Amino acid sequence: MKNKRQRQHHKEGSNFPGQHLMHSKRLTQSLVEMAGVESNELVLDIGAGKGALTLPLAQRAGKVWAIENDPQFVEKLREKFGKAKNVTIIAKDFLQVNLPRKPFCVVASIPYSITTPILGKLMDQPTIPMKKALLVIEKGAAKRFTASPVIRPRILTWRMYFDLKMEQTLPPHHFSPPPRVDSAVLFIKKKTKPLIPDWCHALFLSLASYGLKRAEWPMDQVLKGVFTGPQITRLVKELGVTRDCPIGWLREEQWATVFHSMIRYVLPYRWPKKK
Ligand SMILES: C[S@@+](CC[C@H](N)C(=O)[O-])C[C@H]1O[C@@H](n2cnc3c(N)ncnc32)[C@H](O)[C@@H]1O
Repeated sequence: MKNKRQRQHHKEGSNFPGQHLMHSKRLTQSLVEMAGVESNELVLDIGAGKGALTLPLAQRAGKVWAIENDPQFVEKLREKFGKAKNVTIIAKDFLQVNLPRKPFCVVASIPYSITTPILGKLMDQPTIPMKKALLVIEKGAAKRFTASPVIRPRILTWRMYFDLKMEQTLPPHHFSPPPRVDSAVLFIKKKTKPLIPDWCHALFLSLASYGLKRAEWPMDQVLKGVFTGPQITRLVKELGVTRDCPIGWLREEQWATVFHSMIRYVLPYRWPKKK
């Protein structure tokens, strides 16, 4: 039994979900400009479709990987870019693609159905050399990723390493066929100075998962499983909050303070463990 979304795609004559293509050259040009792509950069176009972004990217970037898993679109990409020296067409599911080992950027209008797995692949490991990404995604998702304060441990952990900003709303008429919801441009940039070191990534995720399990609880109640009473007193003073402040209200910088205090003052056997 197909759900509503699948039935809609079936009507549109495609087996590949999320094929809402951009048709305005002005828009695709302006997105590539907004991304600030440089002539020496490697750029990934994830879900390249018929190449609406691939073309302006190829004109600006050093190298472009056009990644697409619909064979009909791959055929079109080969016709258009087969001879372009700086475009590599990768006919694969992006989630199965090995990411570059050298620094790269992403400029893409991605398939909405796998937005979180795509972002996870790009940001779950801080050692992945992604410098920046300009992504067209569903507006609701863009709002979730940029909301403040953040109460999802995985998103909070991304934001310890990357700045995420919603730049612009794109109404359905920019796409063919038009999606039923608004889209938005999400801009992601690696922080010049991450709030926690790369090697602390898993440990921070454990602390965030532990703390945000009860995001609405007062922070002293939540943190007493990790910190001692006097340590909490010192910590809330340093954070500039009251003891009964819901832990879910903390900003990224405050989470970094909690984390660094834990590393510094709390014995490792009390640190939250990876689940
Ligand atoms: C929103 S469309 C964007 C197409 C094109 N970039 C544009 O702006 O016109 C998303 C594209 O992602 C492709 N796609 C869907 N799932 C994919 C996957 N797992 N890996 C690579 N491409 C995928 C679809 O076939 C579609 O062409």
